[in-house]
Amino acid sequence: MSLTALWTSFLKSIASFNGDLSSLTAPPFILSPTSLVEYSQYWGEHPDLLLEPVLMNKNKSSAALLALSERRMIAVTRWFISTLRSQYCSRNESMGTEKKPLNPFLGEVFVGKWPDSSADGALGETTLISEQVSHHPPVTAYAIENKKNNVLLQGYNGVKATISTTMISVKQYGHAVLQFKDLNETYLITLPPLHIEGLITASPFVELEGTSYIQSSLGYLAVIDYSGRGYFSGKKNTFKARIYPDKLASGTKEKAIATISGQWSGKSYIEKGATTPSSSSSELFYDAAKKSPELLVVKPIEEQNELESRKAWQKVADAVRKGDYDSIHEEKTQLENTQRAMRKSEQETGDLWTVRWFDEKDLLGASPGDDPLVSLASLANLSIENVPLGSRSGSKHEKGQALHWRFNEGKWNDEKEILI
Ligand SMILES: CCC(=O)OC[C@H](C)CC[C@H]1O[C@H]2C[C@H]3[C@@H]4CC=C5C[C@@H](O)CC[C@]5(C)[C@H]4CC[C@]3(C)[C@H]2[C@@H]1C
Repeated sequence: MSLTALWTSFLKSIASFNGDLSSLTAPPFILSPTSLVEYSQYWGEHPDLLLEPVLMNKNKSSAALLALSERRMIAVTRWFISTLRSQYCSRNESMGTEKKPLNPFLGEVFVGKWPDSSADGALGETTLISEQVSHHPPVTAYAIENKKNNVLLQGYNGVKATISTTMISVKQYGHAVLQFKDLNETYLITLPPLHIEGLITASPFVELEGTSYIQSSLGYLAVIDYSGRGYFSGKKNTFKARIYPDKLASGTKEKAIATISGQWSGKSYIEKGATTPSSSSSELFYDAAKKSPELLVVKPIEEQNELESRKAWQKVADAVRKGDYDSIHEEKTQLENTQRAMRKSEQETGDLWTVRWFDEKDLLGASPGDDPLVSLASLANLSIENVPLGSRSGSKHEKGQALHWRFNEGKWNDEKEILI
């Protein structure tokens, strides 16, 4: 069957979509050789920006126009914006279009490190651990740690998709918590909704929409609005962010400390206060096209444990790269059957799979001191329930459940088999 015929029949299959992306049999040419469990690395590909708030604190310049704490909030916002190009454009840049990632099996892991890339050794090594903590629904949890500067980014992500005509709309569940332990500062980062455009022209790409938030334990709140082509600026991957002293102030844009706007996959600019920056007269905030991501160092496949993603999917990934559709199907089916058999025997013996490095915490009714999500979501007036985070507290999506995945440092320290 020709590629266009394949794609047309695929678009028809989308029409009867049931909400579970992994259930869609995408045509082989849209398959990625990479498992979704690897996507956690996109949070850490700019270690210098992730650690900037700590490093700036060491060489504080007294002449700083903004208070140091405000500059740290701007630095955290810059780091977050810097992750978006890798998160949402890297497949298009490396493989031509967005692709469907391999659907991780329960317990699939992915680990690696970013060696210190700084001239003066101030950064130190940053490590990533990522684990598929749930298969139905698919949920990936991750922890990115820099011991030298005592910084920990942890989070988890699940998606729910709906199809409207020829658009795949994706709501993201989960959030990230960024802790600068030496500064005693914590940031809650929520995830924007996204949709997949370009399906009709068989060149799918992600576009972000709606609003996401960064809430600092110092009170600062960044409100980030996303839009694509055809909206006010007409350019794809557009965003406008305003940083406020706190949630209350965010109701009045004149109270903004800084306004940042542009393209998260290209150039963005910053102005003090509420003025919308312009590319001609404002200070450059970040240029995503200029700063190449630092790639994660992953040990060779032959040294990997069979639960590690690239080892587990090696035969499927090779078949995808070769476009050998029969082997893709054969190898995928074999892996999926093995997993199904394991789940079945676990059900029979009652010896269910135990998640390796993360715990599921029930935060319903928890008090602010129990978990950063509780204290920071209340500062931002956001729901702590399992709703597309960014929903207001009391939103219609709430159904009385607040189960969240948290990194268990002790379990990772006791890990003997899977090493970075
Ligand atoms: C499944 C039907 C199909 O193959 O459609 C063809 C298209 C490739 C569209 C569907 C897939 O598009 C992929 C894009 C993936 C998201 C990309 C980035 C992120 C950020 C990361 O931090 C968390 C995961 C997330 C949200 C990915 C989730 C899965 C997405 C939507 C893939 C779709 C199956």
